[in-house]
Amino acid sequence: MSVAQTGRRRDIGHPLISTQILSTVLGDLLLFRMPPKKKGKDTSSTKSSSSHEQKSPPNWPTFHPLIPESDLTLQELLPGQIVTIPNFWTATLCKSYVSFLSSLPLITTPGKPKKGDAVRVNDRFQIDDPAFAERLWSGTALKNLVLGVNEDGSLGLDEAQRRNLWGGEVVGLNPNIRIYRYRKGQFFDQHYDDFNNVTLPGNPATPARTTWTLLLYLTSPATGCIGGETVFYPEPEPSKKKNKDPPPDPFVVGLELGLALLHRHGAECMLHEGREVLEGEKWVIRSDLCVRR
Ligand SMILES: O=C(O)CCC(=O)C(=O)O
Ligand SMILES: [Fe+2]
Repeated sequence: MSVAQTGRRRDIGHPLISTQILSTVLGDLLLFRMPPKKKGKDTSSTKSSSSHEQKSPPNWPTFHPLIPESDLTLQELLPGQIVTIPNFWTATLCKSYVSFLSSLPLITTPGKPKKGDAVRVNDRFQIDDPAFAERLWSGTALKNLVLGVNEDGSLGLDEAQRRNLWGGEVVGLNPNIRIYRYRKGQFFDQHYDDFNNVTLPGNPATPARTTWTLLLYLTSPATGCIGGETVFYPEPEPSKKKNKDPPPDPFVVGLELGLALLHRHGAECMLHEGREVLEGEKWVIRSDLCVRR
């Protein structure tokens, strides 16, 4: 069944250079292709701007302290769909990042969405920063875990299985970095994340495509954030679609300090949402895994 037939909402391509304000404003709308049913799509990384204005990247703090790579493992929470790395960042690092990120010019979702648009209601900072994406990839355990260099923590996959899981040869992270702050009452409504074609700078540059979303949680109930879980809605198996069985239970990922969550996106993305924050603040760093195209 094609994407159009299933009524899934998709992203369109995204720019490497975008203006902070315009892209943020436009990126707030989760557009529909089908009559609205409360499900949108995440266009947050897809909007370009005709302006040439580009902010200089923040002076991101160093990634210190980190847990040694040999003590970290990939966990497959839902086969082929959700993989996590517990303690990817330490509580101390998360805390210093939240304090640093609070100084950035985050922009609150503007206004009321138009009829038919789904909603992201939070505060966001978005920047194209290939150097930061590269640090997050190579300067942490992520690269070696994903590529299977750290064998013990890497799900015991052979090369072919690894390519199959990640959707190709993983070459790095999307330079489009998004910082989200959700305060009490804020949430990210149900949507699908689509893939984007990107170019990773270098000599030569690497044409790439995003295949999995990366969410790095910097807060949790331990820091006073209640609610804000990321909830996934698995689809019923095709054979069961027509019968009257109840749909599969939602899969709830509670906030965990320093947890990195990867979930498959694009054509096989599960419907998902960021639940409303009930107390405190939820902070997330978002990027995507990229494969060679
Ligand atoms: O904040 C969350 O829990 C979900 C974020 C999300 O779905 C997205 O960035 O596309
Ligand atoms: Fe999403």
